[in-house]
Amino acid sequence: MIVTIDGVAASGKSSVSSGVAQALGVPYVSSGLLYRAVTLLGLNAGADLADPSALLPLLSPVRLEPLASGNRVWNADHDLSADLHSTRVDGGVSTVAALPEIREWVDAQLRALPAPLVAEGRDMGTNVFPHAPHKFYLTASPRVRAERRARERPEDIPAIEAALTERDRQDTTQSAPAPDARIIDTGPLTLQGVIDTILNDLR
Ligand SMILES: Nc1ncnc2c1ncn2[C@@H]1O[C@H](COP(=O)(O)OP(=O)(O)OP(=O)(O)O)[C@@H](O)[C@H]1O
Ligand SMILES: Nc1ccn([C@@H]2O[C@H](COP(=O)(O)O)[C@@H](O)[C@H]2O)c(=O)n1
Repeated sequence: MIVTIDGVAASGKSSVSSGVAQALGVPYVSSGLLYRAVTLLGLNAGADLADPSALLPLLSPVRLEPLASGNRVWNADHDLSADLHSTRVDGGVSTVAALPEIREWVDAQLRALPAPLVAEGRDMGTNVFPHAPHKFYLTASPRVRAERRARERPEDIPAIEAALTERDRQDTTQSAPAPDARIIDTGPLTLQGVIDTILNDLR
């Protein structure tokens, strides 16, 4: 069984997917971490993030380790996970994610993973796992998402909101709900409330 949970930036995809996956006793897979890892490696190498031929040679040692409790991304034996959620990576990741060659590489990593799993991202329900029987798409207003993010990162709310809105704009092409996805506005719900809504739907 595959459950897909897509949505806009900072809508709660990873937290919700982790909670749903733990309740189901299956791994969850954060596709955004792979795009983030490519971005981090590209930035560290001084590569042009819009040039796939500069990025693809960096990717053969990169591996996603999906666990119900949290995902890790490895570059050979180096754990990149702690460095993937910086403002620097946030600022470049949409440029990398717009490259068809990089999307193909990420999609292949994801499709090679064994089911059952919960997959979260932007195009899990539309493109990567279109035949998944259970699909969800999370939304919340930019202000609500920025307020939540501000509790994790010491930045001011208007700046976070502007960056999230810009990332949503850049991600529009690949971020749309599948026609058969249930759309959940997480704004009025607690994190546990969103997880329970999905679990109830699955039952
Ligand atoms: N319904 C909710 N109510 C309150 N806080 C929430 C809710 N959902 C998520 N959060 C909090 O919002 C923050 C962002 O959530 P999370 O990182 O899971 O989002 P995301 O969609 O995976 O983000 P990104 O797109 O940047 O990877 C976290 O601090 C999380 O605990
Ligand atoms: N399926 C996906 C997942 C992610 N992206 C791109 O990666 C960025 C980071 O993703 P987060 O889920 O960690 O926010 C995101 O802004 C997209 O550019 C994607 O294109 N497709």
